[in-house]
Amino acid sequence: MYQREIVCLDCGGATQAIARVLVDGGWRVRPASSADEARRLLDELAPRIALVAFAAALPDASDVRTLEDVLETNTRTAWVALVEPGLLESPAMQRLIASYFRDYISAPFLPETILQSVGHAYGMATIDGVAYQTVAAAPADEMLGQSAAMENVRRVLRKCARSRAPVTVTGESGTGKELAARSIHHQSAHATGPFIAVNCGAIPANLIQAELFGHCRGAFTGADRDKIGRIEAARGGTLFLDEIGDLSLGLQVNLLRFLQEGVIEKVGTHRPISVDTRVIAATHKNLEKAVAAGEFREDLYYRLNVLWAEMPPLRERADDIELLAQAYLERFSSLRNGRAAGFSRQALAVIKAHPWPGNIRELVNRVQRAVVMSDRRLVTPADLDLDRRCISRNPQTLEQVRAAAEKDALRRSLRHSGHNVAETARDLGVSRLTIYRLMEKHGLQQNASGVPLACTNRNA
Ligand SMILES: Nc1ncnc2c1ncn2[C@@H]1O[C@H](COP(=O)(O)OP(=O)(O)OP(=O)(O)O)[C@@H](O)[C@H]1O
Repeated sequence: MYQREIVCLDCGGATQAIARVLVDGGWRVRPASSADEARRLLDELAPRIALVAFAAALPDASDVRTLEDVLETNTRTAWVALVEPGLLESPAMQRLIASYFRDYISAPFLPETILQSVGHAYGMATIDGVAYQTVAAAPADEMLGQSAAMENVRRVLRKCARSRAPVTVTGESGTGKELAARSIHHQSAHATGPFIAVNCGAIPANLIQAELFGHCRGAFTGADRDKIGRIEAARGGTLFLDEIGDLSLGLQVNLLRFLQEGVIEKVGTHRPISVDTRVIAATHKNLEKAVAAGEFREDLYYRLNVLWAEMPPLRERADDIELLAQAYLERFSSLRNGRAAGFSRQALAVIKAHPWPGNIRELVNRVQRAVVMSDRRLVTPADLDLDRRCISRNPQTLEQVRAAAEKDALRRSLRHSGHNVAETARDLGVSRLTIYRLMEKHGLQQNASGVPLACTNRNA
């Protein structure tokens, strides 16, 4: 029997009791004990609906930030919150619910209330899904932007499209790497072939080999028939390997063989199959660093990096921000028969001032939310949930402007040098100690993989 699937994130609430109610109501429950686990499940299952059960107190600020990150990057999922009555009075909780949740349930948690609320949110998400897909899968010619940086990207992509060599697309999350890959595919001689996208970081390690290369019947428990892998499915077209830096070393060997010889072997057989598939890889990681750390094979790195394109962050394409916001407002508004006909003057000001750490994906999500939330003709900063963040920065003092410029210069130089502190210090003409001090001052501490954390910090 087909079962509706729901991800249940335990934030200290009554998850187990709720899960029992849902299972009895015919739902397939996928529990997650942390926001990171929820993120993995959401990537893997893309469920229409997810539930967060909160404890009586709001989680720590850092947990809330991680949760917000998950909520913000999964707007196609309808979120329902389960909230203890006391917590509902907290302004932070109210803001969280208003920003991201389609519905909330408060005590007493009656089974019929839970099933009704979750069922309704699921139904609405199904209806929305049809509209959303039309927008999300923007055709290649809808790669918007007239800035010099975007014109340069278009030139590079056109050149890449003329060749069959592998391409690596780099750039921060949400900058349009997949759209760039689609653009190369659509302009190539193989545009009529399939375009198959695989997120290497989202598929569990034990499944990815069979997913990419296919398997034959009996290869492992549960393999009750032969299965074509994604590389073969993209025959005559393009395979887009997103988050290539997450591929295990073992699989890197198999991929290298495919790139060198054009042959694959399905799991459970040693019979080579020739496949003509063009590979475009993408990553937001610094692959050179991964090679130096022994996490990524050098030979594969060079094989993939024959051609490359870098997607600029949105904050470096200031000329495009308003154009993108207007285009998505029009699109979402016409799809939903929304009231919103444009942005208010203040909304445009905060749109231009916001640093867009989540790049175009964040902009798309905020505009989509604004179209839903707005009950006026003109979208306000509050509809975009940018009122507290940016209006408070206006008007800016000279000190604030200096600090913003300093942070921007530091971030650019770090990115340019592959996050090498010594090189950044040389670039900016200061000591390494100063760089460390400035990184701390601006919240640009590096994590284990060397990526400045502020890139993913919504409040940066
Ligand atoms: N130039 C553009 N014009 C219009 N929409 C864009 C443009 N670039 C990106 N988008 C939109 O922004 C969203 C994110 O784009 P995309 O998925 O290609 O980014 P990404 O860099 O691959 O993200 P991630 O690293 O998280 O996988 C999509 O909805 C996409 O349609």
